[in-house]
Amino acid sequence: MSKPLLTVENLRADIRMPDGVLSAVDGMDLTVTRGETVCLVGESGSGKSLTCDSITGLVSSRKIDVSGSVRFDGEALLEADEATLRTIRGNRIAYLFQNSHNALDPVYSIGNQIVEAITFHDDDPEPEPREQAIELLETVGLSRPGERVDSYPHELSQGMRQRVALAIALAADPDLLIADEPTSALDVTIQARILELLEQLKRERDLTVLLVTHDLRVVARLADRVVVMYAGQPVERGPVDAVFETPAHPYTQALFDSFTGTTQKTHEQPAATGCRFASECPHAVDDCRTERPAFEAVGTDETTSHQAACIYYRDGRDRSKVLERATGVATAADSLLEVSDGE
Ligand SMILES: Nc1ncnc2c1ncn2[C@@H]1O[C@H](COP(=O)(O)OP(=O)(O)OP(=O)(O)O)[C@@H](O)[C@H]1O
Ligand code: NI
Repeated sequence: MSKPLLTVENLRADIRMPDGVLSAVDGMDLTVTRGETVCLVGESGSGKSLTCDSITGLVSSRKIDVSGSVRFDGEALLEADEATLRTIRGNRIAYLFQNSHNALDPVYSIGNQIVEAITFHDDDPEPEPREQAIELLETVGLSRPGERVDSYPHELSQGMRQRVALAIALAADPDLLIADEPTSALDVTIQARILELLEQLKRERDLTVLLVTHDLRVVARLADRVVVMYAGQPVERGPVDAVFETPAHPYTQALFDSFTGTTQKTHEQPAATGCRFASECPHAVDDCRTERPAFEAVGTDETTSHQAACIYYRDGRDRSKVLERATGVATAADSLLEVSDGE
């Protein structure tokens, strides 16, 4: 296995609230190896965006304390100064947000904005930056790129603007693309096209991606590996096939269920100690409320990297009930994912 490009260990984002501290990210661990796509999934508010923003120093609020360890290609990012971080964000880690299409500057042509991103990254670009801009517009699937390069954002549709935002992200030829819900603000047909584009870029450019989404269809299509988050904590991780075949953690099972429409989500206050999912978990026992579960291997084969942070996967525990449910939700999700494949 090659060395990870990004290693996040015990990342925390503590938000100082009027009534105490909210651990919005609480011990995140994550690795991304070159060429792979890692998907961060979890419901709204689980800390996905805050995890990404903490990695690249984008958390600007003074109320939020970020700690832990983030290493990007050997560099310790949490200790880096703002100038270093800005250079890394401009050159090596690119961002695509849900609202990137609205973040384009209305007073500059899209070509100018791509050229600016190219020259920020490379002060002697070859070929000539305007030419590169046109190529990038072609890469992201904009028709008539030679004409469109002189368009202004307001002359383009929302979907086209999101493609332009992706072109700007790619202009620096980044080592890592962080895509935070890149399609959720777009209508369904445009979503599908942008996803297709990301799939294609992954194949053709060997792009390394950290992708945030709450849509399991997106995960199934794009992920190599998955990390499931609940209330700021990672609860399950593993290769996408393993996680979709055996959604092992009771929270992952609930997530699959809500995706297939089987259950209504209730919202309890997550427990302060122990497993945060305990109050909603159908399998919770006393131990779950007192100690925070460590990651355990899901399969019997210790070499697989599919793990769940749930005491049922400890040696000697009977995991059969939890696994039984895994089979059920996996089958339900499977049929849904297959149906959507045909769109
Ligand atoms: N600047 C902030 N001030 C106060 N609370 C914040 C701030 N940013 C995030 N939070 C809180 O931190 C938690 C995690 O937020 P985050 O945006 O990371 O969730 P998310 O998983 O990305 O959700 P979504 O799917 O809705 O984007 C939430 O409870 C949110 O309310
Ligand atoms: Ni988010």
